[in-house]
Amino acid sequence: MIQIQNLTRIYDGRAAVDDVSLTVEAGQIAALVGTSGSGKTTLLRMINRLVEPSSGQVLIDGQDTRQVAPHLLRRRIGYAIQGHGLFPHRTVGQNIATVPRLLGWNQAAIRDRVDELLSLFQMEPDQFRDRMPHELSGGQQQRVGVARALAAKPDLLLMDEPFGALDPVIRAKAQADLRDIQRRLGTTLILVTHDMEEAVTLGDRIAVMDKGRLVQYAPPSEILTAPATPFVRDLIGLDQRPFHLLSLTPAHALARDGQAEGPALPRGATLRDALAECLWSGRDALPVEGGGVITLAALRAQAAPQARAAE
Ligand SMILES: Nc1ncnc2c1ncn2[C@@H]1O[C@H](COP(=O)(O)OP(=O)(O)OP(=O)(O)O)[C@@H](O)[C@H]1O
Repeated sequence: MIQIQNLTRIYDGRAAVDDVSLTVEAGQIAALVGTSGSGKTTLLRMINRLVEPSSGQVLIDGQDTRQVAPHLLRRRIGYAIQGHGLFPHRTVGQNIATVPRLLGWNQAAIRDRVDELLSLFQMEPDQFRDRMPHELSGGQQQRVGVARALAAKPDLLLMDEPFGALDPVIRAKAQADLRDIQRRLGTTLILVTHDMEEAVTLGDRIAVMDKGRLVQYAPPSEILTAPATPFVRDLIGLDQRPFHLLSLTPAHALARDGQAEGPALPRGATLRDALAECLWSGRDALPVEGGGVITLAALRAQAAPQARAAE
């Protein structure tokens, strides 16, 4: 569990992060969103002491981070940034092995871990292990950056726009992989993102920052349906609200008994995917893989909870 308590960072007499307190439960994902310059990166970097707080404290599983030497703290905490930050003169394998090596893992364990992570991110180990970073595509570099952050199986992973430069298809895949890995390993994850869709689909909770202050910290459904301030409402974008709400729920959760024609919606699809498929194929009901049917009427009700409550 991460407890951020009254954390403040002053630069040139101004608070970049201003008295922020929040708790992230173990195994959960917190997404930090906010406009540019609102203090997200500074807040994230205070957790692993890349930036020292001006005041306040961070507790990791009850331990004050000030009691741990910064370099030791950073070996325990995975950190992935936009633009990957790979060492250019080290191979992919050596990059991924950075922290396990510092921690004194034996060679065989390191090699196994490198190959395991490459496979996990759909990069054939024999093909990629010995390449240099410049021999990879941007998307592959980013995946190696995330693999490196995960290498020593950290309990806590900090990510600053890790998928920022990926194209939408690879990005969706990388997000799904990350979610899968995070759930499987029970990693606690704090993620900075500009992308509200990413925050909604990945975050168990979303923290909204405005001018250094935390203005709302709540589950995505609450941020969407009960924004605490006009700033939060604007950040979500009113036009996107129904789509974000739909992307929160897997399609099978709304499936009911019934008959529908045409190809089934794949397992793992969200209600948003279901709506897109209804509109695209002109159907008002879809079979769902694994059983049941989802109707356009049910999707409408789900996308407009206020309207449903008023009925
Ligand atoms: N090293 C520094 N020295 C002086 N000011 C800084 C420093 N780092 C950040 N700031 C200022 O602190 C504020 C918050 O910056 P920060 O990078 O945390 O914002 P952000 O929300 O991550 O922005 P973005 O989304 O654009 O990355 C900004 O006004 C920035 O100019």
